[in-house]
Amino acid sequence: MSGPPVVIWAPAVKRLLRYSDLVPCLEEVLGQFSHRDNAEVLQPVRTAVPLRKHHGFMLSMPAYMENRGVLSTKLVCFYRREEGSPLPSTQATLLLLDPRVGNVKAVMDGDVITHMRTAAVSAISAKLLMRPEAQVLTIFGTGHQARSHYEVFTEMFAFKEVRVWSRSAGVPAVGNRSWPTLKPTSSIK
Ligand SMILES: NC(=O)C1=CN([C@@H]2O[C@H](COP(=O)(O)OP(=O)(O)OC[C@H]3O[C@@H](n4cnc5c(N)ncnc54)[C@H](OP(=O)(O)O)[C@@H]3O)[C@@H](O)[C@H]2O)C=CC1
Ligand SMILES: O=C(O)C1=NCCCC1
Repeated sequence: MSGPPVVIWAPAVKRLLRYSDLVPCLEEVLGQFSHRDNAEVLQPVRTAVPLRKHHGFMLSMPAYMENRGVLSTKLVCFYRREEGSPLPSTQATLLLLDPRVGNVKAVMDGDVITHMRTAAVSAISAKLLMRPEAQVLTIFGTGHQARSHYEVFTEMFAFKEVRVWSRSAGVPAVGNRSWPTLKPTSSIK
């Protein structure tokens, strides 16, 4: 019944996870969470462990969806890095468990999921709150979140222009991070 967990790492997550699936799914579970029905979504406040020596934190973020039989937790560490540090500022892993037995069914790379989930939630809030006549998307920074926000916002909305501010003059490439070609008139569903 409980063989070893499958490992689903970043390339597979990138291939499988689409904003067109993620956004409606998040809209649904955010609605369920707001109803405070524990059988739909039970998500306690995350626990933070300070990693003082390393200027970081580890967050533990469990969630249980009883009706759907989904039990998972994300572990994410994030750090204040020195300027120019080659180390990542954030690293995440997700565990998917079988709630009936308690065994770990899958270990998933959480970096891509974190990049996409965070941006998707911003886009959902923009869908509800953004002024309908907004034409310019402005992004501060060129890190992972900047990129994922660019991707989902240009997929979901029709901006006439995208402006990106970075400490580095060399946008669209910063350090070893590559950016898509910015398409100011990217259009959208
Ligand atoms: N709430 C949530 O769910 C999540 C929150 N986060 C948070 O989002 C933030 C970005 O994460 P992520 O994109 O993964 O990190 P990255 O390390 O990939 O990127 C760091 C970003 O911060 C900007 N930056 C760094 N130093 C400065 C500075 N001194 N002044 C202005 N901008 C600066 C960089 O801009 P530049 O292009 O100029 O270098 C870059 O855009 C972090 O604070 C992280 O903790 C991340 C994931 C999930
Ligand atoms: O995944 C999250 O949620 C994070 N929150 C704060 C900073 C790092 C990731």
